[in-house]
Amino acid sequence: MAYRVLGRAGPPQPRRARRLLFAFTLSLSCTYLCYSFLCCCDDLGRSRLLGAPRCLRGPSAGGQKLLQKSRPCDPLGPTPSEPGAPSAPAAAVPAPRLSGSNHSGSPKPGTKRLPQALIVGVKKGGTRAVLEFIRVHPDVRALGTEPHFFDRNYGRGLDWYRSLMPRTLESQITLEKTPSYFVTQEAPRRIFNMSRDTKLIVVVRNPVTRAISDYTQTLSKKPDIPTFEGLSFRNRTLGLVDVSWNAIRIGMYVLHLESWLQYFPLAQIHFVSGERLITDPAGEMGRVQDFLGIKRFITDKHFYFNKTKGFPCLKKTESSLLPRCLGKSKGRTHVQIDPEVIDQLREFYRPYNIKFYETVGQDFRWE
Ligand SMILES: Nc1ncnc2c1ncn2[C@@H]1O[C@H](COP(=O)(O)OS(=O)(=O)O)[C@@H](OP(=O)(O)O)[C@H]1O
Repeated sequence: MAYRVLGRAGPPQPRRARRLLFAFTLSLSCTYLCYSFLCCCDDLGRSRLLGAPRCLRGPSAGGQKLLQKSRPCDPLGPTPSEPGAPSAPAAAVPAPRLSGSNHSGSPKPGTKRLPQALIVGVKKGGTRAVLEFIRVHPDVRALGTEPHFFDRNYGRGLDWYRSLMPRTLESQITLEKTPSYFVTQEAPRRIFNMSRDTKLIVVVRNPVTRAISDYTQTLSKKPDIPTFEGLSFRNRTLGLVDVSWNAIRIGMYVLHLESWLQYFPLAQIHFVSGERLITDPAGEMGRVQDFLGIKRFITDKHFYFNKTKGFPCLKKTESSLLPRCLGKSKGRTHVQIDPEVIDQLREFYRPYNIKFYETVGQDFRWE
């Protein structure tokens, strides 16, 4: 009976049955071999991806757009574009990103939290440099873009704000930077209401240079604006400075600081010198790390001086083993300003600066 199932016609044929069985076993083995091979390739691909120094972070990392454009993944490893730029260690494998895309499709580790620390200012002080440097630290995760929550987007609510944040583990600090907070009247109260423990970082720079930097940026977008001199003074002969012009007003640091001190003790505000950030980035970042209460991970070893750019750059970033400088809009050549105008503005800022040094207990030597 059983033979009838195998062969419709004729007598039982054991040889044919054996052949069929052999073919069936062979095809099963082939299928298994192919499957194993494909899985193996996939695993190799994945481990190469984790170790690939040339893979860039996805477009969601908004801050990266401010960094120089980099090439896509290159299996050959990094080749520094700048003479004197450091080579990335060939054997090093960066840790998988905790908040980045997950290739396996499993849930992303970490939680979106409200920031425990903020870089609140000042515009053109060097805030991007501090953000990009500090995010190299494994205990810090930063939002790359400026969310402008405490000034423009406050109406969207804290849940919206939280949703923008990168995922962090409990041991990690969530950080964002929006330089306009420093001069926003409501920002200190709003931040205090979010958390009175928020740590605040302010990057300050000589207010005259800051104003010229600010003007240079505006000019690059709107070439038809009046001259720097024209905007700076209400009456230049009388030495009347126009304090209603934002580029001037932002540099009156002590006035803005007073609003913050109504809500936060001085010990909760850390001031970074924009000047020292360029001459000694590791020293300034050492103090930032102390202030944040995290180990001094970022040191001299993380920086090199890029002669072409004229600024310190990172040997490697949070997401890449390639050396990286900040983008073209950072460290621009400033417009030429009449030295007399500069002197007048220096005089104008002097009393504000001195009061600022006294208040914060630090001399930034802008005079
Ligand atoms: N390492 C490094 N590379 C490039 N630029 C550096 C660096 N460190 C500090 N700076 C200074 O940062 C200035 C820009 O400040 P911000 O990032 O705060 O600008 S912004 O408010 O976010 O537009 C920018 O101002 P400008 O020189 O006027 O362009 C730089 O002087």
